[in-house]
Amino acid sequence: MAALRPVLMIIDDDPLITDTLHFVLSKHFEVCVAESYAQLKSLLQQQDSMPALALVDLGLPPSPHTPEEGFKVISALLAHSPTIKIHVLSGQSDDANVKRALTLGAVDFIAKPCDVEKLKDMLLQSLKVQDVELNEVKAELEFDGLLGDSLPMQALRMQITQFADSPFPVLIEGESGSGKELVAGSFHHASKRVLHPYLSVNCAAISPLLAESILFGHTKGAFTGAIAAHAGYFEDASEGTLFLDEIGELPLELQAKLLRVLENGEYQRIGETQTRKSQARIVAATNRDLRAEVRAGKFRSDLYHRLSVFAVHVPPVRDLGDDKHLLREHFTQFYAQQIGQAPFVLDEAAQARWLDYKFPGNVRELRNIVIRLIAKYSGKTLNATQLVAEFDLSEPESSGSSGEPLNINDAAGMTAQAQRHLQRQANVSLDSVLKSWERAYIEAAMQMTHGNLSQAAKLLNVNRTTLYSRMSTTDEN
Ligand SMILES: Nc1ncnc2c1ncn2[C@@H]1O[C@H](COP(=O)(O)OP(=O)(O)OP(=O)(O)O)[C@@H](O)[C@H]1O
Repeated sequence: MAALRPVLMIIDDDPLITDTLHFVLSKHFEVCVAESYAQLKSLLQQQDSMPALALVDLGLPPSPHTPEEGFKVISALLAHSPTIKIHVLSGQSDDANVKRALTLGAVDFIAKPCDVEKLKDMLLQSLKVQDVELNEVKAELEFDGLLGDSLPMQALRMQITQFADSPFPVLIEGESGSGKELVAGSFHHASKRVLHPYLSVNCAAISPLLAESILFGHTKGAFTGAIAAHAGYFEDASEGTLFLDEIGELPLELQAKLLRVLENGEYQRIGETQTRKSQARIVAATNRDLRAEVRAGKFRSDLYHRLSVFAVHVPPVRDLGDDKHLLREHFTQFYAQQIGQAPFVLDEAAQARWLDYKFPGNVRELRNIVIRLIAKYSGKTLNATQLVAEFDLSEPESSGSSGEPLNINDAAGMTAQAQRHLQRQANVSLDSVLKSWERAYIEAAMQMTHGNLSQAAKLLNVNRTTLYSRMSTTDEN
């Protein structure tokens, strides 16, 4: 029997491109094509298995001249298949779009037109990395791979230990890519349930039509196509842990059924009158603001209160201080060894920039940067400029997706932003805030002028010599 080929999703509205790619790539991959975000969503609901790879165009209908639809596609693919490797293939390749796509979780950006053979090699390389990661996930499940010694991580570990053996549900909140799934696994491993199953359901990935049967099971003949009786996740989890990822995506009708299980453990298979009892512990996670979803009528408030008896917050990477180095060192050693390439090293200035960077895409972004750096700088020492080329500095003071652009003519807005910064972060240094703004503007001007010092100086309204000397001092810092 022929081995199953990995599924590659191509999301592009240009038939010439999709036909060519289909022709070349279908020797290696099972190729599925969608022309828009809406078509992708319905295609994903029909998929039995998770796609391994995706090639995403940014400009898609109904607004093909802006990248927004493509950005939506990246988030939807990752919500559906967290281990997917997304390569962006787009003509809208200006720096801001590249950075935004990478921050959202894409692993690479290829500008159109591209060399299809090279593209194929990149996809095959991504498959290798994915293979390594899937093995890593297995290892993590065995050894609890939550890294970090910073205070927020110590506090998180303490909460995990404290709540591990409670029978009540846990709600894990945190930004995308911050490690919620890993935390869910840690809850199971720290508990007495560790010898029982740990099952994970991604609520964003299950079709609303099948969700009830997937969670609660069905009897034979309960609906067309139910040719045999089937146990759902609640039953299969028995006395173990059932992890409901992306709980904010659960359809409203099912929220009522979930509430019932949480209240008294009772549920029924579809088509059955007998009531069953669930012994499983529920751990749920979301990167949405569930309180806002409750206010908007999209999430039941009684379910929210049930779920959030114990709520833990996974800290974003920007709050982890020196853990950023720890995570970089861990991923560098791990991937360099697995991929069989020499690790890279950061010089002192680059290390300082690494520590300063906010990683809006959290650990997922940090890990993808490491993988790209190994590919580009294996065995080399990087300086700050080489490193910063990988960063998304479009929102220097951003806190994830909520950062606002800075308007220097709006004094009140700037004061409010400074106030939020001071409230959020201890030990703010005015000097380093000013320095990081200076650095960000210099870097932006240099990038926009493709490294032309005279043009960058003009853009910043300083003379060339002043810019040069400021660059030297910011680099030293
Ligand atoms: N503290 C950590 N130590 C080691 N690896 C981590 C840590 N946090 C996250 N990771 C790794 O980063 C990647 C992203 O983490 P994970 O999938 O758990 O994030 P998430 O919060 O569930 O994301 P999403 O909201 O998009 O589902 C995973 O490969 C995970 O193993």
